[in-house]
Amino acid sequence: MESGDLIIDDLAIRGLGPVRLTVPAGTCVGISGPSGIGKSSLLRAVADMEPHDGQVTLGATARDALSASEWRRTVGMLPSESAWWADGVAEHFLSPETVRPEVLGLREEVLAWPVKRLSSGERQRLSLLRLLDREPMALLLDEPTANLDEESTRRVEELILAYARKRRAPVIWVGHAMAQLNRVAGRVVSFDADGVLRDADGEVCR
Ligand SMILES: Nc1ncnc2c1ncn2[C@@H]1O[C@H](COP(=O)(O)OP(=O)(O)OP(=O)(O)O)[C@@H](O)[C@H]1O
Repeated sequence: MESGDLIIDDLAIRGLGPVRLTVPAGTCVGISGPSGIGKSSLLRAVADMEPHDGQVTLGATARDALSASEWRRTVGMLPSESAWWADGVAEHFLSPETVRPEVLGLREEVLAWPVKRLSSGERQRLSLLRLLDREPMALLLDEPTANLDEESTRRVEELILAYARKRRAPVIWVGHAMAQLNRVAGRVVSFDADGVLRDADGEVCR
């Protein structure tokens, strides 16, 4: 399967939407909006982790063409709070020997640490490395730098954008900092107070 444009077509989740949005392959679209409006819910619906109406396709592949678990691996969601299911960090990686934590300013030996030792910023960066280790064809990112200082934030931004370019992966980046969204995304859209997704010029996304 090849990557391609991510197309969200009339997605409706618990009263939110219908949302329409196209993210071209290899580009990043930023999504902002009021707290609680449904940004995380939208990402979860695109990842098919939440009940919804509407259709999502990635390149030539419609969501319905894959099993739920295959689709979730393919679209690669980074939740705002990461889940850890084993005691050691390395056990969460498919190929720990290829991971380079220092790219995100982490100590080289961090993979040998127990999860319970990690700070929130270390967890956030390691959950991104873990996601990229699985080589998803699209990225759905929920506030990926919320717990990070300025330098780590820049490193995360560079890594994500390099991944998107190299893999031609479409990226949705949910965040609250408009300066950051304008830096990383070629297009920034926002939910208004009524839950309608609009472009910067106020036009409804279609
Ligand atoms: N499983 C669920 N069942 C019912 N309501 C839910 C569920 N999950 C989230 N909600 C509600 O949906 C609304 C949107 O939540 P969501 O987390 O998507 O907002 P958000 O825009 O990402 O907010 P924030 O910017 O604060 O992270 C909230 O009112 C939330 O309480």
